[in-house]
Amino acid sequence: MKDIASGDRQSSPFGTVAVLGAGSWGTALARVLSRNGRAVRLWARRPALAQEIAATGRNSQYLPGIELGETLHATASLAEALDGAEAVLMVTPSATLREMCRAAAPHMPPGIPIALCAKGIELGSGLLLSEVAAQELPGHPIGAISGPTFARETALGHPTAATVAFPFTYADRLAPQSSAAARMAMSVGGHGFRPYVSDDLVGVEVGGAVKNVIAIACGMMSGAGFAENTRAALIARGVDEMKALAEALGGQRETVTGLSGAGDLTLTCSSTTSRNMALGTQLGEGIARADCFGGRPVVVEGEVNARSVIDLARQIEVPMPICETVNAVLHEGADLERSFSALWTRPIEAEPRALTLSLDHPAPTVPLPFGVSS
Ligand SMILES: NC(=O)C1=CN([C@@H]2O[C@H](COP(=O)(O)OP(=O)(O)OC[C@H]3O[C@@H](n4cnc5c(N)ncnc54)[C@H](OP(=O)(O)O)[C@@H]3O)[C@@H](O)[C@H]2O)C=CC1
Ligand SMILES: O=C(CO)COP(=O)(O)O
Repeated sequence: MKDIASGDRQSSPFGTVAVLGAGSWGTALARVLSRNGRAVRLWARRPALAQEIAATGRNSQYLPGIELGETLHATASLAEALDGAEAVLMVTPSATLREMCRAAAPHMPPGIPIALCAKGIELGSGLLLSEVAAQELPGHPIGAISGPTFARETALGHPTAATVAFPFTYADRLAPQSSAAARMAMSVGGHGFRPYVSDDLVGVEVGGAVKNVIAIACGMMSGAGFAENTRAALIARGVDEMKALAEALGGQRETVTGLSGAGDLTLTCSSTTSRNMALGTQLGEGIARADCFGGRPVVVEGEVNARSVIDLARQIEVPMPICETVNAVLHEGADLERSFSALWTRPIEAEPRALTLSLDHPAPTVPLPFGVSS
């Protein structure tokens, strides 16, 4: 592949970009685009929200207090949002992607690039989101934008970096500056938002899907009273689980060490700004699921994706013990303390996985000291 940096540096951003989904991340990305001077069509599924954004230039429900810019047009009509669009960002929760693709299909301008901005694996099919989109919207370059990007910080212009990944075609390799990835990066890049370009879509998608499950594990242990050693161990071993799954699906282990893998995992496991970390923390504190977030419905991708990641991992025989533990606690009625004690006292293994070794744990039945405070 020609080096984008050292080859021809000319690449043109997309003029008009449709953003499908006016929740916190869709609105933040729309703000990134508008700040960079792109014409943005932001689609909200509720007409009342589209009207509010159109009338006030703000989205008070999802990003209160943030001006969205003059080049942004909000609408509840998919036909209007997609009319004349040169590229699309799809930003509704992962479980809604298939229905969103079906709804958008009749209005989608032919062949335009589509960047998926949700994080997950489809429940039931075990498909990556790019595979779901490719089934429903054939003939479009499909990619992803993913990285350590809390929506509000991104919208406010805090320095933020993310990976823009599209598989490279033969033509892209000859002229990478004209690739969908390069043009998408040029469209979102600027004013504090720094994109990196990748052609390892699988590696990027796996990182995004798995990091939310690991963040729930971090939250569970943090909520149960454990501290930084435990969190760092879960992050590092979480990266190992991401690498194993990415490689098994044809992605690159190296991608997982980048923004969309280790970068996003570190962010998400560091703060209860993350909804995944926050859910885990509340469960670790002993709060019943129904009472978490004060009983409000909140998008917690790692909850459904614990199930979909583990269904897939079991099917292709990739051991993912942390994700298994989270799935068992969330979906199989397992006891949190017993499950994490069992996780910590599994047979001793090698690091990295390439070195094969398994030793009986010296104290397999000794539980973790839950209840001992720092
Ligand atoms: N928030 C963040 O910091 C980041 C989020 N992401 C990812 O972005 C994705 C979206 O999350 P986020 O924006 O935060 O979630 P939010 O809860 O903030 O917004 C969800 C959006 O999806 C819409 N929606 C929900 N269900 C459907 C449906 N069935 N059909 C169409 N639209 C629907 C909601 O519409 P309505 O308002 O009408 O309910 C709302 O606009 C997730 O995969 C998340 O992991 C990625 C990076 C950062
Ligand atoms: O993906 C995110 C940041 O990169 C947002 O994380 P949460 O969905 O856990 O809030």
